[in-house]
Amino acid sequence: MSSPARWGDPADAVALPDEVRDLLTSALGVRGTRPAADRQMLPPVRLPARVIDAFREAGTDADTSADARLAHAAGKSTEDLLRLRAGDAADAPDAVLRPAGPDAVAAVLRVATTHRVAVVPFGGGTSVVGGLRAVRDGFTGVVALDLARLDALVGVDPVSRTAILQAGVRGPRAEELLAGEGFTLGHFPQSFRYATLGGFAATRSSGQASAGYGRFDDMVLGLRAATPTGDLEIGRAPRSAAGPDLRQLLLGSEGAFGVITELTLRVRPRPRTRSYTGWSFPTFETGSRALRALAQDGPLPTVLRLSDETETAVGGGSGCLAIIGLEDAPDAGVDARLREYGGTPLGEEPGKAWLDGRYRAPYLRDALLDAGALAETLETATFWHRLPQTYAAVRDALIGTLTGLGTPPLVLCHISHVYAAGASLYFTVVTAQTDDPVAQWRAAKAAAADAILASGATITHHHGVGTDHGPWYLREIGPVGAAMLRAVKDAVDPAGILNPGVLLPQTGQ
Ligand SMILES: Cc1cc2nc3c(=O)[nH]c(=O)nc-3n(C[C@H](O)[C@H](O)[C@H](O)COP(=O)(O)OP(=O)(O)OC[C@H]3O[C@@H](n4cnc5c(N)ncnc54)[C@H](O)[C@@H]3O)c2cc1C
Repeated sequence: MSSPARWGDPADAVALPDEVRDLLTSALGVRGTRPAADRQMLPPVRLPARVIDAFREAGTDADTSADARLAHAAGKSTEDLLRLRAGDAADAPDAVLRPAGPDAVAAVLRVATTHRVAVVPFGGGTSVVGGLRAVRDGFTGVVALDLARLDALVGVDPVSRTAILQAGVRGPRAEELLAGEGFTLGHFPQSFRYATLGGFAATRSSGQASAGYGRFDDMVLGLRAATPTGDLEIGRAPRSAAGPDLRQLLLGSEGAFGVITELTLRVRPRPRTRSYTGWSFPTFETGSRALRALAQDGPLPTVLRLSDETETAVGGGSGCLAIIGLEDAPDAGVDARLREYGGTPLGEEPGKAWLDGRYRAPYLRDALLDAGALAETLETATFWHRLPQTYAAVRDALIGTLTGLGTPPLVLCHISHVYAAGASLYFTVVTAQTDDPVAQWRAAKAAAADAILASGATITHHHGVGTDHGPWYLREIGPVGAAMLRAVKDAVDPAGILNPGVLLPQTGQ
């Protein structure tokens, strides 16, 4: 990614079509433009030269160039982008370390502990929850520990259908390496092109084909992690009754408990074909029932998602659009089930349009921000019986708060991941920016997060906790849960150098 304040490859940037511009003005009152600053203000490097030398002696480079620091200054939430667009790079690390292998990662953690340097593990840098925004107060400095050089396929076991890959491997490279062996991971989040396997594991990521392949954490059979108190190697069988599953402590730990260096992953034979078709349902409720029937009684497609009325209308359709993804062969059972629940087939065109647009959407956000609009997403999950209440409560909170600020929004939603017992709801919000869009979004997000918890749902299904969800996460797990996590943190990272303030509040915060 070349500009820290934008998504992806500048060559793929998109312009807003005129009709979208007109709609932004007429429906949302968006006026003028909000160009991004040409350059960002970096804080001075605080790390003393002797500490930088100590990192280099530990077997890593330590890059203090402005370009490297800016490229690691933030994740890719709208708040991150807004700060950088305003020229603010205050969260940039003092140095970027790119260790060559797991041993060098462990050595870096020892140096960081000795010199009390905060370490931010950095995969693809696509966090949308402030997962890279570590607290720096009380530390000598902060370094980004970029895992880009840990990018090898260590081995494949075709008998067990597992593969060992290093944590810095990005999505496309993982698929390319596995394709050579006839396998696929089947993990395709929208951030696929840039995010890494370590990041997927550390945030419990979920891809578009989760109905068929499961979430990323379902694929993790074993892992290696470096912690300040030593290395951890877990997972010598697909399942074990040897005590609590320690893999689960690293999955979703967002760099606060250790740096994941290697993953043993379940792989599957590559399908010969993948097809995506559209189906129309009269309402979100009827469509939800169809998805529930497939999730509970099968047959289960690999991709299963349903847009609400507003999201469907914005895409130019009517009713509620469902996208069904199948591998290898059409499944008459899926068609029959969808028809039984009131679905009408729309053919392959909507499926193709969805697939084509999927990786373009983040570029659209940049164009919307340039045009003076605010665009952001949030997600949650709940049990099927509570889904309608959570859906209504989050929409009401977003619409109420933003309208109260004088910027009535457009709120779109889809069901993005399904389970026998429930599903994930993914909301997209577009509105006009106020003079302080960071504060504007924070108010809307806080209201939505309160509504999520009040409706009995979880604060996040797949984006993770980071710093943004911290207060709501603590409410969700309660004081006993927080004390358990704190005890783990104290055991593996007694100096508290690993991603301070992410997942758990910094002590004394
Ligand atoms: C446009 C866009 C679309 C997205 N779409 C999806 C989606 O479809 N599904 C989904 O699940 N998420 C999605 N995300 C969120 C994000 O891409 C995921 O959370 C992803 O898993 C992060 O991977 P990463 O390698 O970029 O991690 P980073 O952003 O670099 O890091 C994320 C967190 O994990 C920690 N971390 C990273 N690597 C390691 C490691 N090796 N060991 C320990 N800790 C580590 C970091 O310190 C940080 O706290 C999207 C984000 C964007 C911007």
